[in-house]
Amino acid sequence: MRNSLFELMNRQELISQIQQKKSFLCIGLDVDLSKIPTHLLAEKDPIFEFNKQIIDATHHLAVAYKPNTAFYEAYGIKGWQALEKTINYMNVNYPELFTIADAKRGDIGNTSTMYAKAFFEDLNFDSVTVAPYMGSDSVEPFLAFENKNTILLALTSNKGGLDFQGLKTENEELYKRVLKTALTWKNSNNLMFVVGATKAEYFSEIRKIIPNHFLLVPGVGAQGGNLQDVCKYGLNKDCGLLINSSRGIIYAGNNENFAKAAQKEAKKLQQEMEIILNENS
Ligand SMILES: O=c1ccn([C@@H]2O[C@H](COP(=O)(O)O)[C@@H](O)[C@H]2O)c(=O)[nH]1
Repeated sequence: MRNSLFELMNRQELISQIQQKKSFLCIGLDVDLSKIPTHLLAEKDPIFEFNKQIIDATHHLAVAYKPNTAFYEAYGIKGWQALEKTINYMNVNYPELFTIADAKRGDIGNTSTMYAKAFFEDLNFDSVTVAPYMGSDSVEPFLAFENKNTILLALTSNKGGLDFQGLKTENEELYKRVLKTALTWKNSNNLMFVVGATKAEYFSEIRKIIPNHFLLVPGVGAQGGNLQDVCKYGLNKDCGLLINSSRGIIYAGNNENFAKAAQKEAKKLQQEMEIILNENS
């Protein structure tokens, strides 16, 4: 199950999917064994079984899926195998979906290359999240992969995000410096950026610097971010947003009907998105 078997994801395919599904929803697959329905624990691979049922029930409502690798690494080899089965399942059965490994990597150049190979070549994700703290030579190895996206942390959703990202450097906040500097890097057209939904008041400033790039926006749902507020200043002519909700969707139910409950929550967000897209078309 490697690159050549699948149509490679690019920006245009993502935009077409948004238009067809009238959705810019990304569902976070953050599987915690203590939160999934107990009947699944009898399965050989409970994590994969949970993901499979969530994906099957919601793939028509979402354009992207984002497993956060921490939730797989925490279970050792079995967790990593479940992650591999999950990405393969999506690539084989729903190749139109945009897949995001939320791994927040980034290291010296040769190490970043190995991280990029792990997520882009071995696992065949469309994109991976990367931290900008180590600078250009830590990110460019990811950007070197054609038809793959590197999603750089810019302004994160957590409260402590502003501890550093909000610091003024030469009269502008560090997150703005990150955005501007990243645009100068080789293959910067392969970049997307993480901006938290809890920071909605920053979107208009951010769009002045990066009017065209896609933004991955976590923080709607469990963290209290508001979809309408984000869209007011974050949308661009191609939509340009992937709104993530993890716990708010995948743990909507915790019995045999969990996938239906997740579908219901995903549908609520998709319907809100459809209205927003129509209003902005
Ligand atoms: O700024 C950030 C960057 C990443 N995340 C991740 O997104 C999901 C959010 O999960 P919810 O359950 O919808 O709150 C999770 O994987 C985070 O690690 C983020 O929240 N904020």
